[in-house]
Amino acid sequence: MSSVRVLVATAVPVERDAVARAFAGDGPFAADVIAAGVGPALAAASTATALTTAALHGTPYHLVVSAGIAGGFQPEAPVGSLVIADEITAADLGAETPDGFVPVTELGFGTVTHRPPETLVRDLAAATGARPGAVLTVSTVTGTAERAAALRARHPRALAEAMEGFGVAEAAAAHGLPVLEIRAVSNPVGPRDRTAWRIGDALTALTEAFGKLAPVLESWNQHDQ
Ligand SMILES: O=C(O)c1cccc(C(=O)CC[C@H]2O[C@@H](n3cnc4c(=O)[nH]cnc43)[C@H](O)[C@@H]2O)c1
Repeated sequence: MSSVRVLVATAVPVERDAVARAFAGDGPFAADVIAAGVGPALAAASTATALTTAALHGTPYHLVVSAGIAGGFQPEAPVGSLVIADEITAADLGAETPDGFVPVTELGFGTVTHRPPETLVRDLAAATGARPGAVLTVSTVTGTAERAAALRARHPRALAEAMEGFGVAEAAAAHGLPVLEIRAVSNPVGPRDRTAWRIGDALTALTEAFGKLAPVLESWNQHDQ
C-alpha cells in the first residue's frame, strides 16, 4: 500500500477545523475530515456515506477516526486532557429492567463494543500523551452525579463519554475497516455546569494530538497492513 488514507469524522465544524489545522501542508498520508453531525445515528449515516462514496470512486479509506470533544470521568480524565479509545462502547443501547440496564447483546441483538487496533492505540497513546481506555457513546449527555456514577459502575474502565464514536465505528465495521476514537476533554462528566466547559482548550489539544499522528500512522501502514 503506498499511502494510508484516513477518514476523520467529527461532529461539528469547529471540531473538523481543529483537526484539519493539524493536516495543513503536505503530509505523508491523506486525511479527509468531515463534520458528520451530532449523535450516533447521524454520525453513522454520514460516515457510511463518505466511505461508500470513496470506495465507489476507487479511492477507499484504510482507517476511520472518530474525533472531537468529550466529557471526561473524574479524576482520570481531567479537562484539557486527551483520551484514546481502546474500546468504543454504546452505553445506553439496551433495555431498562427492574434489575437495571441490560445491553442489547444480552437481549440477543447486535453489538455494543468495537475495539480499535491494539498496537495502534498503544503507539498513538505514547506519541500524543492520550490516555487509553474505554470511551462511551451516549445519546443523552450525562447531567447528574448519579448518572455519572451509574455509568462508571457499569463501565469501570470508562475515561470519557461522547455521542458519536459507536456510530462511526459501526460504519467502519460495515466497510471492514479499523476504527479509532480520539477525544479531548472539554468538561467533566457529571452535574450540568456550563461554566466548567473549556471548549477552546479542548480544541487546541485536539489539533496538537492530530499533529503527532503522522509518524505513527506511517509506521502502522508499513508494518501492520
Ligand atoms: O447542555 C449540556 O449540559 C451539555 C453538556 C455537555 C455537552 C453538551 C453538548 O451538547 C455537546 C455535545 C457534543 O460534544 C460532545 N460532548 C462534549 N461533552 C460531552 C459530554 O459530557 N457528554 C457527551 N457528549 C459530549 C458530543 O460528542 C457531541 O458531539 C451539552
